[in-house]
Amino acid sequence: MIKIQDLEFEAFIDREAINDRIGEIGYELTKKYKDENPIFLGMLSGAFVFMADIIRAFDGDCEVTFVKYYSYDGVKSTGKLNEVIGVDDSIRGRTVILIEDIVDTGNTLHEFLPKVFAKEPKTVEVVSLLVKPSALQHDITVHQTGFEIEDVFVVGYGLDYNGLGRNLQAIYRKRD
Ligand SMILES: O=P(O)(O)OC[C@H]1O[C@H](OP(=O)(O)OP(=O)(O)O)[C@H](O)[C@@H]1O
Ligand SMILES: Nc1nc2[nH]cnc2c(=O)[nH]1
Repeated sequence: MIKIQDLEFEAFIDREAINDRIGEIGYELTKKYKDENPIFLGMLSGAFVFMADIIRAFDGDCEVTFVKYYSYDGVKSTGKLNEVIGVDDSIRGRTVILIEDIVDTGNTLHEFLPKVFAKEPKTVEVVSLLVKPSALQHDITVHQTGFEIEDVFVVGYGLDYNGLGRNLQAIYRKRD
């Protein structure tokens, strides 16, 4: 059990399980896109840890770029997506592998994906380490999912609670 500010969290997905799943997803992405020099598009801040591991599980030429959007305050979505760094022109005509740490309500991708398609990439593959199917409020296609989880707030491995917990090695779930 760990405590971050006022909340308690318990162990949920350990580092070995995360590593194994990243190996599998990396293998799938390599099979599909090895010869395409894809551009990995990471969603800051949460996805930076997953991004660092997934690109090293990809066996081929690739490039990297980032955007930064946020909408959460504490454990809740504000419903308003704030843009800090938007998508640049580097993805035009390219095979894009969009890397998310989590798809929860789906609001972030629902608002962000049209901005990606507006840049006219060749193709977009959405990869998320975590997906909460029961929390989804939009029809979002996630092509590669690390783990489907129930609707519980999680931290660690890039994911934060009020900015804290991103440096935890594993993923923890909030205790009731
Ligand atoms: O599907 P949704 O309900 O939109 O939630 C998913 C988004 O929430 C988190 O971002 P957050 O707003 O917490 O910003 P952060 O990545 O900087 O922590 C996460 O990184 C996703 O981008
Ligand atoms: N840290 C964290 N951020 C999120 N953003 C959307 N869902 C979550 C969650 O469960 N944990």
